[in-house]
Amino acid sequence: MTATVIDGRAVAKEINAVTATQTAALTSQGVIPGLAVIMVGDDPASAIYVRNKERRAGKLQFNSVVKRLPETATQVEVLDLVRHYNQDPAIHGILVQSPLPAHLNEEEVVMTIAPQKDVDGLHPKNLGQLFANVGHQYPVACTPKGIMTLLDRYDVPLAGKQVVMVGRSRLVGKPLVALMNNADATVTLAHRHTHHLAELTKTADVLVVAVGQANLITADMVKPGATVIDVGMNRLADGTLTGDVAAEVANVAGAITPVPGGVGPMTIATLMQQTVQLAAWQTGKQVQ
Ligand SMILES: Nc1nc2c(c(=O)[nH]1)N[C@@H](CN(C=O)c1ccc(C(=O)N[C@@H](CCC(=O)O)C(=O)O)cc1)CN2
Repeated sequence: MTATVIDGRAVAKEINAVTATQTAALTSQGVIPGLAVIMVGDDPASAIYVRNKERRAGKLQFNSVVKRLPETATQVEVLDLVRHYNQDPAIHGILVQSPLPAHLNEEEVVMTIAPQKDVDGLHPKNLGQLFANVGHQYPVACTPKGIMTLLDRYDVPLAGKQVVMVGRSRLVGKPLVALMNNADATVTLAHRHTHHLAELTKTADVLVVAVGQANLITADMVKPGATVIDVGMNRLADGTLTGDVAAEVANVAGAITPVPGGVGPMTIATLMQQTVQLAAWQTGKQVQ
């Protein structure tokens, strides 16, 4: 392997240490960061992610609330719970774990979260502000924001560079396009209808892949020396976790995120970081 391994666990640890200091500073001013996580159903992967969020929030001594609703929960029950936390002054960030069961309307749920408490940055108002690149403060989706932190920590230049984003989800692809554009990169968004994907990915100085298909990106699809960010989270039949990028890509790339241990840990660290920011913004307090 020749590529530099981008160590998401190490960077997440640094972020968490800063978040702990900021939490202590806020708490000493009478504000305990409050995070409400709503999970509906019993998707096993979501259960792990939610438990990890609960643990991290507990370690940081947040006011952490996790509400687990049964698979049979109705749209009205979920919306009522979101509205309840919208009104609760002790809660600064609200997150509804995705995916929701198929009978629920995720769009409406996200739209019901008060934009200023939308710690996931998924509300159209926050996504719109991100695309408009307005000057004031608003939450940004945690995984793409975490990716930008990783690229910054590893001194990966973006201005004037070609970035190819494969996958156009609201959680990753769409906000990442806006973040990269705001960082002066030239961004192309590829998705399942894109023709000649390999020709496109080979032009990328920075290639980000968030599709959910193991080994989608092979070595011949990557420009030598490129930075490759693998957001894929695929559980194989033998239980191993693998990304969307084949292992052989590490022989071609200049830098690459591993799975596990790359982007994943940044999602939760960024969530905690952003909860503290929301608590400070909502209460008019300063964190350094
Ligand atoms: N409302 C949201 N739902 C979902 C989000 C999100 O940001 N907001 N993201 C993903 C899941 N996710 C957090 O919710 C998440 C995924 C992966 C990890 C992580 O740390 N992965 C580890 C491996 C963990 C394992 O062994 O399974 C790693 O990559 O090292 C954290 C959070 C979808 N839903």
